[in-house]
Order: sequence, then structure tokens, then C-alpha cells
Amino acid sequence: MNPVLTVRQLGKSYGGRAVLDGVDLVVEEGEIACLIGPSGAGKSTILRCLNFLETPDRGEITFGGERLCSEDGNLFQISPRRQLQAARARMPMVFQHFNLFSHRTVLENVMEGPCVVQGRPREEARMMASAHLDRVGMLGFAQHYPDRLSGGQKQRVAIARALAMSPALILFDEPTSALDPALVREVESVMRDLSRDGLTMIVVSHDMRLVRSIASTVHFCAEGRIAASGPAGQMLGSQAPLSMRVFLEAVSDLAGQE
Ligand SMILES: Nc1ncnc2c1ncn2[C@@H]1O[C@H](COP(=O)(O)OP(=O)(O)OP(=O)(O)O)[C@@H](O)[C@H]1O
Repeated sequence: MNPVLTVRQLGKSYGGRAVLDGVDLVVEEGEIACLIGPSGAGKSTILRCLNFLETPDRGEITFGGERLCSEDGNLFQISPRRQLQAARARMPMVFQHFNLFSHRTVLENVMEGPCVVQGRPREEARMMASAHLDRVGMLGFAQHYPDRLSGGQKQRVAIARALAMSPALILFDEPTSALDPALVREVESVMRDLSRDGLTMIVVSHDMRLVRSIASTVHFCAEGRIAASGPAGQMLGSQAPLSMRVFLEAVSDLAGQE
């Protein structure tokens, strides 16, 4: 298999406090890597460091064969801005709160990346955007503005916007946590379709139903590290490491109390 992404000893501190403390992660082509773990473990910070929304302090990230940051002895080096921007475009992020442009139509939202970031002609971008909206079942809403859409529909548009960047990898940060339970399924179903199509994804989620339905690998995060990793069947089943089983029991206890 081909790793799309390799992360070694990634570190990030805020105000002298280490939030990421040596994260190691390898994601293969076609893998759906789900990051789970307690609140504050650093899961979102890992995603934000991967596409340089936050700047890591140390470690190595290799994406699509390109070294984006590296460490040589005590010297930590980050690639030039242009290279990071190009990498970010091929590793778009889908956010919990959608982050759509409210003053642009659905179609314009999806065209934005191909036009502005990739410099594609408008007509080509329009055709691509329409195809991606169709893929997530939102073509019929192309001329609507985001405020007319449900949360599930907004998230599907956000996914189409990520697809429009011809991504090598999509990062999902809690994609269903801002949705009413009834709307979670439509987003879950789109993500499952993408996984069947072989798209590589990293998904941070507390939604264990989503994780169980799409994960190929599960990475358990605790205290700024990935404490355990493995195939989803193993990590979510009776063979899970103890720390992971304790977490899963706590999560299902919470769900049982709701
Ligand atoms: N910009 C920031 N400045 C200071 N501290 C931050 C910043 N971003 C995150 N943190 C801290 O880093 C820690 C990890 O945050 P992060 O959001 O990555 O955790 P998480 O595992 O995704 O948590 P959750 O599951 O609750 O979203 C938290 O203690 C958080 O308060």
C-alpha cells in the first residue's frame, strides 16, 4: 500500500503547554482513519496542524510524497508557503459548522476553490461543481443560499466543496456533531458512499455510530498522542486495548444516560 500521509513525532504547544506531544500516524490510500478519544486529547489540533491552519512546533509531515515539515537534529523546518498552500488545497477540511459563504449560492460556494485557488476557467469550475453537488444529492439546490438549507444539506455542500479540490485526502472535524439526530444519517450516508469510492479520509468524531459505519482504521488519542491504532474491527471489538475499552464503555454509558 501507498501511504498518502506520514506523520512522525508531531508536536504543538500553546503557552508552554504541550497539546500534541509526539503524534505518529500513517494513512494509506483509500483508508478511512477515524480519530477518537476524550475531549481535549488534541484530535482537532492534529487535523489543524496537518493542513497548517495551525503551525506545528516539531515533527515531520509527509503528504503525497512531499515533505511539508521536517526535523533534522534540533532544527525544525517548514516548507515554503506556496508548497503548504498547494498541499492544503489537496487536503481540504470539512468543519463541524460547515463554514460556507453565506452571501454566495450553493453552486458558487463549490466553484470558489477551483476558480480562486486552482485558477480554473469559470465554465469548467461550474461543470465540476455541478457534478460534485450531484454526487452528494444537492444539485437541485445549486441556486439556493446556505441559510435556506438544513444542517445536513449544508454539510453535504461542504463535502462537495472539498471534493471540488480533487483532494488526495479529506479531513473531517466532527462532521455530524452540529446536526440534529435526524439529519446525521444523510451526511453519514454520503461519507459511506465516498468511502466505497476509495476516497482517503481522516475523520475526528465523537459519533461512534458514524465511526462504526465508516472507519477502516481507528486511532485512539489521549493526552496529545495516538495511544493505540489498529483495524476498526479490532479496535472497536472485544480485542480493543484496555484504554480504548474503558473509553468506549464511558461513551456508551453517557449515551445510555441521555
Ligand atoms: N488556539 C488554542 N490556544 C490555546 N489552547 C488551545 C488552542 N486550541 C486548542 N487548545 C487546547 O488544546 C487542547 C486540545 O484541543 P483539541 O480541540 O485539539 O482537543 P480535541 O481532542 O479535539 O477535543 P474535543 O473532542 O473536545 O473537540 C485543549 O486543552 C484545548 O483547550
